[in-house]
Amino acid sequence: MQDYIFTLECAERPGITHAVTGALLTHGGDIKELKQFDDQSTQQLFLRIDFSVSDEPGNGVEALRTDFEAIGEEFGATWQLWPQGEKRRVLIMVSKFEHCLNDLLFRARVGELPIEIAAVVSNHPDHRELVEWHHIPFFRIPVTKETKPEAEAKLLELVDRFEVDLVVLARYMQILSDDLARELTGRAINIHHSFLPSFKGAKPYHQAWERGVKTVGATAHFVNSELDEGPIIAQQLVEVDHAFTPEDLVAAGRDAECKALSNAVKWHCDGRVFLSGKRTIVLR
Ligand SMILES: Nc1nc2c(c(=O)[nH]1)N[C@@H](CN(C=O)c1ccc(C(=O)N[C@@H](CCC(=O)O)C(=O)O)cc1)CN2
Repeated sequence: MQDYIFTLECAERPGITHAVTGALLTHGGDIKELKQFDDQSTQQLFLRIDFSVSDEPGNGVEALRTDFEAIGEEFGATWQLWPQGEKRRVLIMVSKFEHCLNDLLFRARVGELPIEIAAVVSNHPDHRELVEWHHIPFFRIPVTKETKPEAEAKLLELVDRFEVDLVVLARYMQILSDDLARELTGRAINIHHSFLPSFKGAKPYHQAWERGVKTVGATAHFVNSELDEGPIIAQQLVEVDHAFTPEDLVAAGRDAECKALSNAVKWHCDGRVFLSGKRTIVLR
């Protein structure tokens, strides 16, 4: 037996879940977990099923793919099916602050994240030793206003060369051009070091200190051309108080940033995150 993940989204109408679960039953599928959400604001249905089925040639999953093709046609649905445990290929981008990079490297190494880190790209040389200790290729791509187009072309060449499924901006502090953000739509996640929509842009902890906040936070979101406006995937909060300096806020926020980003990466790579306009649906 082999476990598979099936995801589907389509315009809501009666009978979709019945059609999918009926096909599973017909071909010996055993459902381990089923989560769905019917978004009343958009009339869209989102469905995720974790199931096991015989992977003997010529039965189970091959017959299921045929049925899922027919169901996709009937309901105008977008669907995906892949073996559970199949790792997504990830390229991480980092600048000077390495806590999120370090956290992802560790969680991938111990198998907590269903990812293979194919490469790390940075506009600074600082973290080459850390990355190469993990036997992962490190590429330094310096960026200036003048060289940004060339730098982004080099990045896209690496995305293609390493067959990258997901780009993770782990405190990468350069703004991606509109063209690059568009190219990476739905497959680039950024960690912003504030509880968005508060404190967008540069130095959010300093902005928060000026405002006298009593909590700081972190937000993992898809990247789009609107800085820090991409659909939110995961967030974390930390209590602080009047005695915290801006530097204390930076330190207090580190773990929240790591947790929000690793949650977003795990949920996305497990097929739990669906884009719905400016929002996400996360079937956790
Ligand atoms: N197209 C996008 N690119 C990036 C996003 C995004 O949401 N869309 N998020 C940032 C990360 N970030 C906050 O999380 C951030 C990074 C950099 C700056 C910034 O203003 N940096 C420089 C300007 C650098 C440049 O012009 O490229 C500065 O400090 O002036 C703000 C927020 C990653 N990229």
